[in-house]
Amino acid sequence: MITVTDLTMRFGGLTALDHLNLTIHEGEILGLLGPNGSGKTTFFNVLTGLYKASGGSITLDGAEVIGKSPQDIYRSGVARTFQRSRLSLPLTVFDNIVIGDYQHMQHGLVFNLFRRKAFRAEYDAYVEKVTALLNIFSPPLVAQLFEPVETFSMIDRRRIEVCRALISQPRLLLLDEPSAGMTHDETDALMDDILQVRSKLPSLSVVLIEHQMNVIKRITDRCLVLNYGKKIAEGSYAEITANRDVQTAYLGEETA
Ligand SMILES: Nc1ncnc2c1ncn2[C@@H]1O[C@H](COP(=O)(O)OP(=O)(O)OP(=O)(O)O)[C@@H](O)[C@H]1O
Repeated sequence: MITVTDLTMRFGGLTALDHLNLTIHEGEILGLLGPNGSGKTTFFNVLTGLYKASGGSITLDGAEVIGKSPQDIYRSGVARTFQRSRLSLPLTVFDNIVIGDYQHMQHGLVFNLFRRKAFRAEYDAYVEKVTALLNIFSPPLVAQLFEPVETFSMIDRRRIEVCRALISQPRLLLLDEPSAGMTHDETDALMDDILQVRSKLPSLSVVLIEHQMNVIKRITDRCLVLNYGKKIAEGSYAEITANRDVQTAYLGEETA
């Protein structure tokens, strides 16, 4: 589905992505690993149009992505979460999730002020849509649909962020370290939810940046390891953990 060729991203003298080549297949959960600063989030930022690559290409079903606006890339089916929570805390669970479907929503002033019947019908349809999504992802949140997000625990906030990404029915979901700031049990529960979504939406592709190796082992189909912006290994969890270059990147070279 996605083909990345010779992708390079430079920030002044620093090369964050260095002639990166990779593919993302439909329906797979791909783990993206690498030490701090190896270029993982930069890859998400280039793929979603936040940064314009210095060189190379990313195609989605054969069409070039580089040069498109973040809005256009989102419209073509790429949604993401961020490392740090980006919810609007005073708004409700419903509002925060619906914002993620901005592309399909009627948001003109005239529509909202004067076409009250149509507005009501759209609103009701969204309540139904958000409820259906939460029923897959996290049924207990349905009862709290109209409560402000600031009252929720970290794990529920993460769930809401993932639902905000899923509401637009993306083909590719990018998750940037979803376990950050959560306990071991919370992380396990969130991964159960992601596996549940995958079982209901088998064609959805997921790329997961994650430092916790037990998470990677449990939920990914395939892994890819970056170091200094270059791909140093690719394969199953067993293959990448046995790879000498990966071990060196994480643990450093032993000195005599
Ligand atoms: N906007 C920017 N301006 C300058 N340098 C940047 C920018 N964004 C990232 N970098 C640099 O690019 C390199 C890769 O950073 P990136 O955040 O992609 O790493 P990462 O693998 O996601 O790390 P972590 O696991 O710590 O999140 C780092 O050296 C970082 O300092």
